Amino acid sequence: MAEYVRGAPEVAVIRMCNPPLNTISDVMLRALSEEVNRANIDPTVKAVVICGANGKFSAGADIRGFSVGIEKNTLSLESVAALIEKSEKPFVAAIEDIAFGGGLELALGCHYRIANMKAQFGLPEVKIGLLPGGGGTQRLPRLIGIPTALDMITTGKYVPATEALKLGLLDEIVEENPFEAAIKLARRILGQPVGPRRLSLKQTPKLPNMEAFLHEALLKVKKQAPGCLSPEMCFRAVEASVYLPFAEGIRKEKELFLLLLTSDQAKALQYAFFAERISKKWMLPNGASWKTVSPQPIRKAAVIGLGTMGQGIVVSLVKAKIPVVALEKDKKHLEIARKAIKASLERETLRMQQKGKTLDIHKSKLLHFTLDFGALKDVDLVIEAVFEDMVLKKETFCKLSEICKPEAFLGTNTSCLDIDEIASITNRPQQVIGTHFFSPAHVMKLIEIIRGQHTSPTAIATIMNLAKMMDKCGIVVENCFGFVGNRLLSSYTEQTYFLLEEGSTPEEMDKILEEFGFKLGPFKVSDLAGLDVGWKSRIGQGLTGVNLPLGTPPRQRDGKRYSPLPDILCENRRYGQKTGKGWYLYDKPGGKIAKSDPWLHNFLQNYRKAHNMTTRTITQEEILERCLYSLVNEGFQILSEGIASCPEAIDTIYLNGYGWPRHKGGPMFYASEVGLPKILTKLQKYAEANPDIPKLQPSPFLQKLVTLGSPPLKNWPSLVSPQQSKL
Ligand SMILES: CCC[C@H](O)CC(=O)SCCNC(=O)CCNC(=O)[C@H](O)C(C)(C)COP(=O)([O-])OP(=O)([O-])OC[C@H]1O[C@@H](n2cnc3c(N)ncnc32)[C@H](O)[C@@H]1OP(=O)([O-])[O-]
Repeated sequence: MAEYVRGAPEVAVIRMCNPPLNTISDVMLRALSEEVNRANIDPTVKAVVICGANGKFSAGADIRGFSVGIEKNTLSLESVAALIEKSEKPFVAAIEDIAFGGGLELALGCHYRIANMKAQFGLPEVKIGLLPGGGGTQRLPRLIGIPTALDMITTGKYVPATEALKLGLLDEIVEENPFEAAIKLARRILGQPVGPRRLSLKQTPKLPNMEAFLHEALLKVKKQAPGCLSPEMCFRAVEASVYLPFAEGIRKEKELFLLLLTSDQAKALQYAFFAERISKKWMLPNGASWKTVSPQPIRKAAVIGLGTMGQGIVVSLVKAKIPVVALEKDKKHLEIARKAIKASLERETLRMQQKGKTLDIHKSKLLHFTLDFGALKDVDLVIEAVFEDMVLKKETFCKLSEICKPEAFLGTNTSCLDIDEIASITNRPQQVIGTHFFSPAHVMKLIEIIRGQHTSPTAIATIMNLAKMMDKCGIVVENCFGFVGNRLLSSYTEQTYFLLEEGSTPEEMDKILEEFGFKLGPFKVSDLAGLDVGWKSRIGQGLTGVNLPLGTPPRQRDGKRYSPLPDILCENRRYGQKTGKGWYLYDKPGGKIAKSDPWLHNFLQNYRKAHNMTTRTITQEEILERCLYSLVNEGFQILSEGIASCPEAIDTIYLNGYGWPRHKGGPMFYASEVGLPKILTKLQKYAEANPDIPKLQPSPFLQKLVTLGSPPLKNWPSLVSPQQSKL
């Protein structure tokens, strides 16, 4: 775990070794403490370098260890950082690539820090529901001052080496491996007193307006993730570094750390961390998997259809430094897109520069705008983002089949249509794959990667690799209407319309679901996204509009309950923010501030009267349960059909594409925490009261799990009947 070697005469080297990222377990801590003591008592050693094996310093404490709790009398990370700091011999941290969490805290215990150019630094504990519990909340502010330390600790953001040097977090940076430079530095400082380098002896630098600054900062932190505990606890711990002496600050840090450690939110956030990693590991029934299949290189890509989604996809590809051919159908749309993409790339360039990265869009030859399909003949991948219409998609793929080289992959950004039907028109169905991005595509992390029945494992590996290159989260799912995310979403929104009919209001439901943790309630989301998107899709499905058979009851489709409310709003050109009115009223088309609209309330009253519906008072409990349990119920159905391979995949999709509050883990994790028997009983109750809403009928898979005694979530995939599973 920690090797002890001689780096040079008089310099000992302690190398952390726990592949792949040198995470710090109890065993590692014990080994480190032993080696630090060994160096301290060895009279031939005059200085010590601490570094990490495998080209990394450390990713911090082993997160898996937190689920078993911290036992009394085990060595703490803070005590090892303190042991290093108290040493009379200078300790130099040689930081390669990453120093995160406890890794950085150990480095802060050292008297000097040196790193390679591409190293990154951060205290990301806040993201897993914790705070830096190894002295980081007390040492970092003393070293770099309150504003930056507070920002880093409450957001968990990483800073690159160049910035860390400017902040004073580092003493030196070098181009490559910092090990040799650390040995040189250690030899240079032999015999110098280490007292002035001990951060625990420093004061946190004062600000002239500290109280006002902290007051403002707290307001900002509270806004950052409403309902989430860890940012505020991080704030409280850093604040202690201003007002309390070091030892008391450390006690405060520990007290707050232990409070968070046992919280449900920390459990949920740590689950989300591992869920994202588990769900990337795809595997097909024939045994092909992320381990066995190699991706093909994408040297050049194309995007067809440069509406909002297409533009975002182009920007994502350029950011990943992949040359792109951007194709539109006419000059006017091409020019609009060219301007929008250019502006977006300029904003991205600025943002990346702030992060110490480069994206030189001016010098690069990464982008080629065209109206000519012929320009696609040598690309390795096309992503189609034309209008959501099967006829148009098929026409496009037919053309692509003729023009693109045989080995090119063809991706479709459809959000619900049948991948197999699209693939059937091509001469290479094995190369056709769903690449469902989320709007705005250059910001949102998620890509649902949809496998058609003929999609090859190589196509999957290639798009998964592309997702990684674009710093996105690719999740492989099976082909069905709406795939995973939109199936869950439609169960949820359907309930919101029914509840509206029964007596609730957009304001009430948005408030309840925002209090649950969604950034925006369902009606505000719908206004933002545009009501017309779903409307066009329902027209396409024959649920409304001219294709609806005459005599269809207004509130029923195929014998099931249906709410025409959003259709009626669209018929009144209430598309949401873009038209200045939707579920809410805005001061102008494109306005952002939602106001309650008397017209809508009046309309709802008349609608209920016209359909002989008695308005009733609906409890908050019923609103939450019907919206969330119907969504979760669809998740169980999706699992049983094998559309998603595991509950972690569903949760990752909903966390990264649909704004589910991260501190609640994801819908399936939430279900397991609420308890499956409770969810089943409530669904049964609501289904009985609403026999015409099939989505409230408990999924047979949920019933099976309850009968089996509600096994833990990680066991659910093994309980899906094999003949049903597709993945
Ligand atoms: C007393 C308190 C002390 C302290 O204040 C608390 C902490 O330090 S809290 C910690 C603060 N630190 C953090 O929060 C940093 C968390 N880590 C990260 O953010 C990313 O892993 C990192 C950016 C470092 C690398 O990204 P990448 O290159 O895309 O690689 P990757 O992400 O795929 O990881 C590879 C494998 O390593 C696994 N694993 C990774 N880290 C940990 C861990 N700490 N633990 C356990 N496991 C960890 C990961 O699951 C994966 O396993 P598998 O079985 O192969 O799937």
